[in-house]
Amino acid sequence: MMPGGVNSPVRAFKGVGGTPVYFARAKGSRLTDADGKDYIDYMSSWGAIILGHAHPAITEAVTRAAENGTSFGAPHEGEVRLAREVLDRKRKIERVRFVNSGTEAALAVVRLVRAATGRNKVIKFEGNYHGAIDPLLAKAGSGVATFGLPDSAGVPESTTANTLPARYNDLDHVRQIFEANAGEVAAVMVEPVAGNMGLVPPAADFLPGLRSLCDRYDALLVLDEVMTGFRVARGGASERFAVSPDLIMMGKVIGGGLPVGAYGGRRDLMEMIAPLGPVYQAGTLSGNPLAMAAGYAALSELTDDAYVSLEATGERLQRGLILACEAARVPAQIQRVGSMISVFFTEMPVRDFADAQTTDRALFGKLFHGLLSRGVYLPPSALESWFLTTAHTDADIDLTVEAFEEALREAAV
Ligand SMILES: Cc1ncc(COP(=O)(O)O)c(C=O)c1O
Ligand SMILES: NCC(=O)CCC(=O)O
Repeated sequence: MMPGGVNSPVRAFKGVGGTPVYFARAKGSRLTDADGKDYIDYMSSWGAIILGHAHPAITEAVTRAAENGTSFGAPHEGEVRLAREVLDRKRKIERVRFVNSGTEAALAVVRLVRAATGRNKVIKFEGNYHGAIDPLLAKAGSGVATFGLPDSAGVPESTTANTLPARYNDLDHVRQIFEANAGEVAAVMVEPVAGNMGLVPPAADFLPGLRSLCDRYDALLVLDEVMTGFRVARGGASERFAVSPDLIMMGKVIGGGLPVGAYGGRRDLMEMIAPLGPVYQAGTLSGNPLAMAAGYAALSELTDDAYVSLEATGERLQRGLILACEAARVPAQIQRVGSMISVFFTEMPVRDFADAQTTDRALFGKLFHGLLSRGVYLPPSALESWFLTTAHTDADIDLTVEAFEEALREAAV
């Protein structure tokens, strides 16, 4: 009844073979499938879940909100509460608007940077994914990469003509693109930690370098923090890597597992949005009271201690996986930033999309199924990140590493 049996392509097992598992419920670090089998979850709803599934604070907040009405289509206090929390955590953001997904945030931000600069071109990075919107599907990561689609059908050339794909972690390439398109580039949009081609951390000079290039060429810097926001640090990647963007996109964690996205940034830019300014962006369910309550409850639980604990869990998993690959004599790169991690089967560190595509994805597919049968659920693609939550215990990690050792030994023969 549904194309591929799924409502989002990455859920299908096309990148690893087989057919997708249907789930019945989730609690803490565990998913339970429709047949009652449990899995330790490392997909974590593609990063939206950070406190573990069905966290009591979120369940209670959503239940209470629902009793007061599921949608007003008008302003309410829940929006203000979440906005204040976002502005408090992200000092560079002066104004924020809530939408329903990261995709919607990207749609609005592209329109806004074009309106603000009077220029149409946007530099993006190969293997970065910013949602399923026409101009940004060119050379995109996530499902577009997993399924080997060069871009997407149905996107007019006139639309992608304004998209300039650059190599991730390659400032010289970005500089060349700016030079070749002098006075025409509205913005650089980047995943500050790339999470949609597997996990690729930014090189030390990459994000500060992008800031300087944007300043030099009078373009805006947009950080897509849909994955990293409130995950890699209390204030997200802009805090962790000390970079000041003009605009930020958010999603996933900010909705506590309900459909939320957001964009925000400099006041002068955000005040170009209707009703204050001429840039139109709207949504019937934007700022939905259940979603706002879930997001606020999630952020309230994300104390400094929570980030310390996420880092420690990430380190434990990374160490275990490195040792397991060494023991099995399988060349691998276990790349991690905080609670985002992924495994690439290759000899060399993965710095960009081309590197990510040369890794042994067939081996990943076998490993995926070995782990699935042992009760560990990974994102079903070598080109996706795994996400930890505060609900993952040391015992979960140790069980996972043990299952990984077995699955790898089996897969590598
Ligand atoms: C970095 C990034 N930006 C944007 C998006 C789009 O968000 P959504 O799926 O909520 O539309 C995603 C994930 O889907 C993402 O990982
Ligand atoms: N890395 C992939 C995503 O974050 C998106 C999930 C989806 O498209 O369903």
